[in-house]
Amino acid sequence: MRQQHSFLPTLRDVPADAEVISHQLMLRAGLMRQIASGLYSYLPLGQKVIRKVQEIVRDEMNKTGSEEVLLSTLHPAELWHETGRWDVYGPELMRLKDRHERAFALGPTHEEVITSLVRDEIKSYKKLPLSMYQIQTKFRDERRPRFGVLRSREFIMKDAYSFHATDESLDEMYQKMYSAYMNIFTRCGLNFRAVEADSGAIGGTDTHEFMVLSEIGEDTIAFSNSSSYAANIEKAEVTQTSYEQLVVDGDKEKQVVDTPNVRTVEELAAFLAVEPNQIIKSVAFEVDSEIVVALVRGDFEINETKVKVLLGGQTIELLSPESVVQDLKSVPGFVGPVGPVGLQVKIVADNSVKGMAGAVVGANEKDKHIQYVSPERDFTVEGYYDLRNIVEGDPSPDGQGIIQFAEGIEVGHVFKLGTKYSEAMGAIFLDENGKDKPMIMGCYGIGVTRILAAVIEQNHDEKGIVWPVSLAPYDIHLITVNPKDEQQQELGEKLYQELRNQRFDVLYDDRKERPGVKFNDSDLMGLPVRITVGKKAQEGIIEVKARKSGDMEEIHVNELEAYLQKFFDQAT
Ligand SMILES: O=C(C[C@@H]1CCCCN1)Cn1cnc2cc(Cl)c(F)cc2c1=O
Ligand SMILES: [Mg+2]
Repeated sequence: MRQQHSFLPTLRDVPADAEVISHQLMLRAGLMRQIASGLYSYLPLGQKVIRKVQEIVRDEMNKTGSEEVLLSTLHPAELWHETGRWDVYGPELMRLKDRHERAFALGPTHEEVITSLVRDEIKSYKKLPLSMYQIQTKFRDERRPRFGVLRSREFIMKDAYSFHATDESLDEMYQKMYSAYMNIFTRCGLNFRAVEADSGAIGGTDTHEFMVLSEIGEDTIAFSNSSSYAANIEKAEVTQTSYEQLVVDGDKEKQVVDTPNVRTVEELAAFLAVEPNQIIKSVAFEVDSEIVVALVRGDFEINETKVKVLLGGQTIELLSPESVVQDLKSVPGFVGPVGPVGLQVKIVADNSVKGMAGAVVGANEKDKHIQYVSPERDFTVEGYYDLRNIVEGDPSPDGQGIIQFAEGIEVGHVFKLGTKYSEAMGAIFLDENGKDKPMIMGCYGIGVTRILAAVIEQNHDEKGIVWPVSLAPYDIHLITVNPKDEQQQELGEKLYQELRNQRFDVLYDDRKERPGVKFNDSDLMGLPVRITVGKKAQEGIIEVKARKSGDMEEIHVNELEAYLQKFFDQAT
């Protein structure tokens, strides 16, 4: 492609509201432009990378035997009512009315659509297992879109769904998808880890997320320093059940104390001259529609996901301040397990609370706490469970080594769904004994546009993007330093034609721009190889530069083919 005619608007300056490097570089290198908060258009350079990612995904999906389909983006609300999800999801589900006033959703995911498709066509175990995938735009009305395409309101996802007669068949498909994902992210040149995950609102049992290691990742991964154990912190199991407790005045009678102007555990500890591990934190949640108070020792954090899983809920959120006052008869920030609260709602405690005595808890009154409180003497809990976030230094749940943290960007997620959707929607098959059974499902997602950003986060330098060869929008950047110079112009054109005849994808910078502009743009766009035609054109000498290593050398045009052969052979 001749750059003179390509829609490739590069930016010299860093856009103000782009906080992370991938967002900055995707804008500066002319891969995309924002049209509204969380909404992007992909320009030719960006679209070429998207297509390369899709081709890798298709190749690996097809190898698992999954068939590509393209499902409807507009979903009739009725389907989402069948599974009850129309009411489970809030404003994140983008809804609209058609001209007949009928309700629709813009698809954020396609369990309902694919299950309704399969239930109408498949009746016998003989037609199972079934596996289909699509690569399509998804809509999720994120409250706070951020980090460019990493958290946008419209994104391209590959989503696959499989249908099985038996659990063994699902397990087999799950392994196939898992290894296909390992191949996909490896071929994209990503440094990633598969981690045990929580199945979130989707339900189901086994599930793994594929995390690209990056300090701007929103997910925290807990991994062992001496085994392959790795899990999303939401899921990572804390195996410790008994704790050294710091007990002072353990048998003193509890007493209310004024604690004005303290907001955090640290401030409270300082005010009362106690340690955080002598304080019990009480956090009120709404799990689906049930109120629960979860307790944890002051030096740890409650893990919301573990509370949700314990109560078997689909969604969990912090109890609203209004509800803390109205329903809990307490005061936000001063919730505690002693007194009326304890009698009305279920109180569950993390194992770190067991055996505490003489502790500090919220008094359910503004600016007041209660000192010298002992669980079991002053309040009872429904039970003690693993409800806290794992911390660095904890023993790894597999018993090997200790836990360390890393931040990750989720680019893939595979789930064993079970029969949640097939039961809700009547996707039934006749098994070999002639019995009606709900199909057993799996679902498997990859964030295609998110991969672009993740790759850039891991493959850039101070000058710009450094594309892995497998995803580079072009193979070669051909530059003539001075297109007005007859010799250079001639050699540039000749090389452009020859390279394309050799089936290289070439971006030819034939613009009448100063050399500095051309070289800066070239480094910014990050194509794997740059060929520069300059002053020595009449001797047939050109300069070749490898973007990643920075290695640069002058060679004769007759050596170019061998150079490129060697370079691209090494890269694949
Ligand atoms: O999407 C999944 C599970 C898998 C992921 C891989 C591909 C198939 N689906 C989970 N999830 C996430 N956010 C959502 C947002 C909205 Cl607004 C919604 F209505 C539904 C969902 C939702 O179900
Ligand atoms: Mg996920």
